[in-house]
Amino acid sequence: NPKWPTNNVTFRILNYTPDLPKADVDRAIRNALNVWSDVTPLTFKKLREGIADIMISFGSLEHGDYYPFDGPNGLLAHAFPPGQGMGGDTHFDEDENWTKDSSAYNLFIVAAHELGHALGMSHSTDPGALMYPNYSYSEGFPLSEDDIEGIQALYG
Ligand SMILES: CC(C)C[C@H](C(=O)NO)C(=O)N[C@@H](CC(N)=O)C(=O)NCc1cccc(N)c1
Ligand SMILES: [Ca+2]
Ligand SMILES: [Zn+2]
Ligand SMILES: [Zn+2]
Repeated sequence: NPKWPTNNVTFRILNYTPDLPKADVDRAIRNALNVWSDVTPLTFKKLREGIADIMISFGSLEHGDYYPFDGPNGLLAHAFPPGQGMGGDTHFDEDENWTKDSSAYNLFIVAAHELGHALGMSHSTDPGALMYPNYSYSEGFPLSEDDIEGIQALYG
């Protein structure tokens, strides 16, 4: 799996979903990044302009790449593996209802999963793993042993 060549990764939030206050979106993304930096030497710096490694945006249906979203439910978000240009970029389907509680879909949980991809993680077959293909809400720390082993194999 490709990985970032340095442990210091930059990110930028390009636009915001109207489903939540801006501060809640910032917090969900920051908390999702912290999940991964808690178990690796990775650091994440927020840029307010220019090109960041991980460019985060919300879009619906056709949104500028060859992976259009599909309206409510189904595809929730996607992220490109580490690399130049689109590498690391993370897109959320604006046609979903983004929440900060257990109702569908919790932005923090989905962001933590997507940012796993943006760091080089692929899907897991472990149903308890954050990187399992399908969304499931859980309280508390979202990483399973499988997730931690995977990210530490890349950046340990
Ligand atoms: C083939 C991929 C582009 C599917 C896409 C995905 O895995 N994005 O990371 C996706 O949106 N998957 C849905 C499931 C589906 N309808 O295919 C999903 O819930 N992924 C986000 C997610 C969020 C939180 C936890 C987990 N395990 C998965
Ligand atoms: Ca969708
Ligand atoms: Zn996209
Ligand atoms: Zn995924």
